[in-house]
Amino acid sequence: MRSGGKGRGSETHSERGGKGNGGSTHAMSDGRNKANGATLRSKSGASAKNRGSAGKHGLGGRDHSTAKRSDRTGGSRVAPSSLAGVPVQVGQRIESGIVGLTHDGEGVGRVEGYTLFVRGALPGEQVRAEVLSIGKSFGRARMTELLDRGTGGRVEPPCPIHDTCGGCQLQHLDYQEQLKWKRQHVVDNLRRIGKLEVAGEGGGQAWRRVEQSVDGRSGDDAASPKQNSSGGHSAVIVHPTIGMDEPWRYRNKAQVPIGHGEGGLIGGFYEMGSHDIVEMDSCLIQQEENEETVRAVKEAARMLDVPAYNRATGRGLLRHVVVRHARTTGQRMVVLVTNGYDIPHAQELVELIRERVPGIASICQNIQTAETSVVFGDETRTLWGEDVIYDEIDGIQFAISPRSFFQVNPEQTVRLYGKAVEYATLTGGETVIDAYCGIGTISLFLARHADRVFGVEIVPEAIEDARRNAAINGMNNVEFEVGASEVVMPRWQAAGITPDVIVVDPPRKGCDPALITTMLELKPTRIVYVSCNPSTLARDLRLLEDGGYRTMEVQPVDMFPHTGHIEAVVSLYWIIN
Ligand SMILES: C[S@@+](CC[C@H](N)C(=O)[O-])C[C@H]1O[C@@H](n2cnc3c(N)ncnc32)[C@H](O)[C@@H]1O
Repeated sequence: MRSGGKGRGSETHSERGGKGNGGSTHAMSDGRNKANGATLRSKSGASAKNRGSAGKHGLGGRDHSTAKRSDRTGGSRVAPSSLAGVPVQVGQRIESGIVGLTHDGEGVGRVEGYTLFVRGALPGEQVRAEVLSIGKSFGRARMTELLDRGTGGRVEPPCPIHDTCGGCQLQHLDYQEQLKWKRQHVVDNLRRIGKLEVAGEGGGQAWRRVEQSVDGRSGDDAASPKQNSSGGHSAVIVHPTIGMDEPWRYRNKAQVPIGHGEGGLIGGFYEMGSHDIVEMDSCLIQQEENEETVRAVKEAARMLDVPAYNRATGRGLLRHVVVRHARTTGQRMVVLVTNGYDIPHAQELVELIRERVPGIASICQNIQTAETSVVFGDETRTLWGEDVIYDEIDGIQFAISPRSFFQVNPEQTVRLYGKAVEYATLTGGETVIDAYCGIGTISLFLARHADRVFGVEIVPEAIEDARRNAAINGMNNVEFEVGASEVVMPRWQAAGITPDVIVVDPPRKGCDPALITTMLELKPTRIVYVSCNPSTLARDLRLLEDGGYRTMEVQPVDMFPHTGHIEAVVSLYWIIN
């Protein structure tokens, strides 16, 4: 069953895939290139269907995909089928070795020096592919046959809908290889965009990058990096990616698009390259509790004939079902995103959900009437229960509102935040700023080891949660302010706040240039940069390096196994040259 969508435009959600906010996600498989060569296309590959390139999870939902389909497969633009100076034509079958992998999971092939991004192909493989689109500097193709698997890495994707969904761009790559690729992707960006020298894996010690700390100390003080005995800048250390032992069923949040199918209301995921909704009840990267909740909500909505939203007409009511599960408390939240205020049989709907969803603690409604692919509107109301659910990370309790950012992989979040605290090297007396603080998660981790922490975040509800979180954890050395970091931090600067450490955890677009300027003026001894986008990270590191900081260590953490998303924590020190 599927629900037709209007157009095939881009989808923008308000969070990052994990760390929502922006970003693009494209599928790499055309659904036929089965691992281990099992069901690869015949040599002609003639019957293969071009599905476009962007698929989206519902249950497994990346929270921040911005598909650029028209760039990928022609989309609404009329794409040329041949171009002067380009050695391939649209529709042509080519053979190519695959020399790399993009963050969208496309293999990078070369034909007579021309770059082709090949869906379904992996590095080291020799493939036959059909050219889908061409541009002056690169084109796109779809693997039709695996000619030589090379050194391997290809595995059978365990998910039965991997081919149509496209939400997991890397499921056909062995997990250990995914971790290596993620580290390499960070390294490549640091070199190419950040113009940074990167040490080989495991090579060197981070403090060798630093010539002298800001206060001139060079002893054994952990908070003060040591003198570089060689007197010059040495390479940045990029550690191996911290992965999961069991990289499945990790997501604590599902965001499911709702539409019409032949039999009525359906909900699942957007088919790869479209806004057609495909009914789906199971996703291997989603916590089972969320699957159960979504199933129950869909059943209840069907029983009461709640009208599903129709993207093509802009009519209908239920647009998305967003659910969260707090593993440490067992609490669950349901958010019904609706195209209007009135829900028919609202009371019965609430009762049915309460009956069918164990641990339900909060049922909310978010109103989104705009013709947009942004999931949430500005207004949220609580239909039943609390307006938040509670979860715990490393002994700290957090209240989470429907629209607040909260990391989706709880097991890895402890590792990510632990690394951020480690890189902050706090001794108890420091003043710390946590920019882009969300509901104060990192702020509270830092506050356990610092004198004072100031957090700033643009979403007002998140700051309400952050204040509540400080209170319920009895932490009174933290202050939060609503606003754009780039606006609030200069105000703090003017008020005489002089941070020893600044932590930034921006959305995918990276730090605002004004914020970088303020950081360079404030000159904290250390900066910790938490990033969900290696390219904007590398751009910002270059600016910080040019302003007098040295990038010491980079720790990639796999927050989103089987997807192309990469998270990294970076430590920087101020130096005097
Ligand atoms: C990647 S999340 C990090 C949140 C938090 N550090 C955490 O780990 O839960 C980025 C946060 O930045 C917020 N944000 C986006 N633009 C902002 C800005 N200009 N100033 C302050 N916060 C912003 C988003 O609302 C989001 O909560």
